[in-house]
Amino acid sequence: MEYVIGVDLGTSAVKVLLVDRSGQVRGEWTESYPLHQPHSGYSEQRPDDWVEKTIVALRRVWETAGVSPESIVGLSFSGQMHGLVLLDGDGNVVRNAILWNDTRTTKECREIEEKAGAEALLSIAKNRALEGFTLPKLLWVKNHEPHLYERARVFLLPKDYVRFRLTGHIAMDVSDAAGTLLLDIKTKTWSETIARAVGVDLSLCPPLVEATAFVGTLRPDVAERTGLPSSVNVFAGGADNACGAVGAGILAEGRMMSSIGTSGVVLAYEQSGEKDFAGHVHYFNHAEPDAYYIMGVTLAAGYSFDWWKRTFAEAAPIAEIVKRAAESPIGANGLLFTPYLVGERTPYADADIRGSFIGIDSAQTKWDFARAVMEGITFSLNESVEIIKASGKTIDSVVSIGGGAKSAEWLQIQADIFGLPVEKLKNEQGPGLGAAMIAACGVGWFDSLKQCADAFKQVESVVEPRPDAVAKYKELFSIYREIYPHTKELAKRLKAFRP
Ligand SMILES: Nc1ncnc2c1ncn2[C@@H]1O[C@H](COP(=O)(O)OP(=O)(O)O)[C@@H](O)[C@H]1O
Ligand SMILES: O=C(CO)[C@@H](O)[C@H](O)COP(=O)(O)O
Repeated sequence: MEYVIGVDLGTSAVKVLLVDRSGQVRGEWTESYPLHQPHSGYSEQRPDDWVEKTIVALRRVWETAGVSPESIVGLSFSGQMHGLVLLDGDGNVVRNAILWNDTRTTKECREIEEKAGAEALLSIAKNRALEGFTLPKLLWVKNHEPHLYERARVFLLPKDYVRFRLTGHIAMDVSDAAGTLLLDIKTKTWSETIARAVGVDLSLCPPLVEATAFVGTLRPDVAERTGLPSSVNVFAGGADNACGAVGAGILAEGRMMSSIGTSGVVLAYEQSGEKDFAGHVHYFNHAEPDAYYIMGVTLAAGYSFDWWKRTFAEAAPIAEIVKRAAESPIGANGLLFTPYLVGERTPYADADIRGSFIGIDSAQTKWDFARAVMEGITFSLNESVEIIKASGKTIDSVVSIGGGAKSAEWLQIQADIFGLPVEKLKNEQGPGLGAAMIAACGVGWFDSLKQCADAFKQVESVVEPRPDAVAKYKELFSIYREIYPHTKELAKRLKAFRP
């Protein structure tokens, strides 16, 4: 029996999956690492933590599954997007990585728009300048830490850095490069026009490869530490949302996915790179060559849920919180929550907005608050569902992935708020499975990602929307939508009081 490995470098943890030829997950191992948030709006991680934890997980996954490491033939990656890793000429990290959910770069976004022009950004990079993207982070380092910027010789994204440390090869895949704001997404080349306009030297950009490309084999020291043969074929891998989409079979028009991980994402397949969504949604290259996707992002989805648990119900297991929250009625006895704990991206690109509970009543319990948090996160995702529907796509159902898909109650809330059937996958493993599928195609088990998805994807159940719940949520959603305009200015004035 042969196996491939999918490494998903998430924000909370690295998850490593061991997958056989039939798509069954035969082993999994997770290692978590900390997030550093020294100020409000800042979010960093140590790239070395990712590497060390990935190496541990790569060993533990085959040891605990009881398989021979010699039977592992391929490996690929999925990674949290946009994070800036700067390396000096010797390949050493120059500073901590600045992550996708770090929003310190509002000024740099305006600088990019001014210098490159909002229209040029939309026609070349197909996206607006948003705080989370990589180019604003690069400019932030240039503006605030010029001595570190001077030392930098190349920038990488999180999983590209881990791949570099595992194989010794520097490369960035196109699906992740699309999230830098420096890629011409139609020609799949670095944009000289944008780089020149904002004053970034193109020599900082690494060589580009497709997500499916073979990049090399394991370095001997890594092979020794992981116990894997150094002959394991390593394939580039892709952005976590692109890989999540591959794992969920979002490889044809009309397919949509919702993901509740640390972030929340609603994503739809797009065949063409020629459309203009006017920056209302992110528009990126897919992990499948010559395909695209559009998506909306809620910055704090599972992150809001974790914050609530940590702050108000630390000792309670997640399953208990979800069960008690489900006992609260639709609308949580008159309580609404907006999940803007670290600012927001879609539909409000606003780094200063913060969350709120509206309608607090003395009769409510903490479980009403838990329900309001789950509903508020889902309302936020629904803003993206609405934008994608309004773009003219016909969507019949949604595949749900990520931690949020693990609970039946949250799947029902999604079906009722989206007003669409929600598919739960058997063996739901999120983007790690997509990464393993890239490796499975790379080693020749399948001719295409689509063929692999047809073989691997198994729908466990479909949760149908309930008409009475859909009607109630429609009414609640219209109230939810009014919270942002009413709290926008208040949140700005409170900024001075934040840590
Ligand atoms: N059983 C569960 N029910 C609902 N939500 C869950 C459950 N388990 C985990 N989560 C949520 O999922 C999130 C983690 O999802 P995951 O896809 O693993 O994240 P990431 O890839 O960002 O590290 C957590 O923030 C948590 O809030
Ligand atoms: O910024 C984005 C997408 O644009 C995020 O979706 C990151 O890619 C992190 O994802 P998770 O850790 O939540 O999976």
